[in-house]
Amino acid sequence: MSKATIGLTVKHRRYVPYSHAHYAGNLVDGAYVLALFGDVATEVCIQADGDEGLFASYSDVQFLQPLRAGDVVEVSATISRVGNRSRDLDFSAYVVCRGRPDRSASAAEVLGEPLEITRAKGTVVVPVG
Ligand SMILES: C/C=C/C(=O)SCCNC(=O)CCNC(=O)[C@H](O)C(C)(C)COP(=O)(O)OP(=O)(O)OC[C@H]1O[C@@H](n2cnc3c(N)ncnc32)[C@H](O)[C@@H]1OP(=O)(O)O
Repeated sequence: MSKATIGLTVKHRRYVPYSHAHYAGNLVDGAYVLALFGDVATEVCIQADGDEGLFASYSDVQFLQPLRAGDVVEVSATISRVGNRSRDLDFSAYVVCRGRPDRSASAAEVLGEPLEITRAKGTVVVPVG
């Protein structure tokens, strides 16, 4: 029996290791955030339908601000439409903590306001319930 309902939200938080810095200025590649969206979508499928599900498509991805090594990032997925086997999801990613290398190599702070870095829409498909 599916528990999929519009508004069901799952959030994950993760520290971004320096081993994932890919571009100048310790920037992280956009695919890193998409992998986090895949993981949070997987938990949505488990919570809603008791199965890991499969990611069928993205209809929109916007990289609004850079993600940097040393950030703590929070990603969320919210069900926006429930089909027969498909579920549309709204994704967002916010940086909640960021390093302050201007102070010291290990200095970091909690941001006063979370910084939205990525936004997306996608569709997952689950087996027949
Ligand atoms: C949670 C995250 C996991 C991952 O990241 S997994 C890794 C990446 N994903 C994959 O490897 C998936 C590869 N793709 C597939 O295996 C298949 O391709 C799908 C299972 C996604 C779909 O195949 P089929 O089950 O044969 O689809 P159908 O029976 O034609 O349709 C079932 C429902 O799925 C919707 N749908 C199918 N393809 C898409 C698409 N490309 N974009 C959006 N929706 C799609 C349909 O509309 C319908 O929906 P309605 O059951 O609610 O009526």
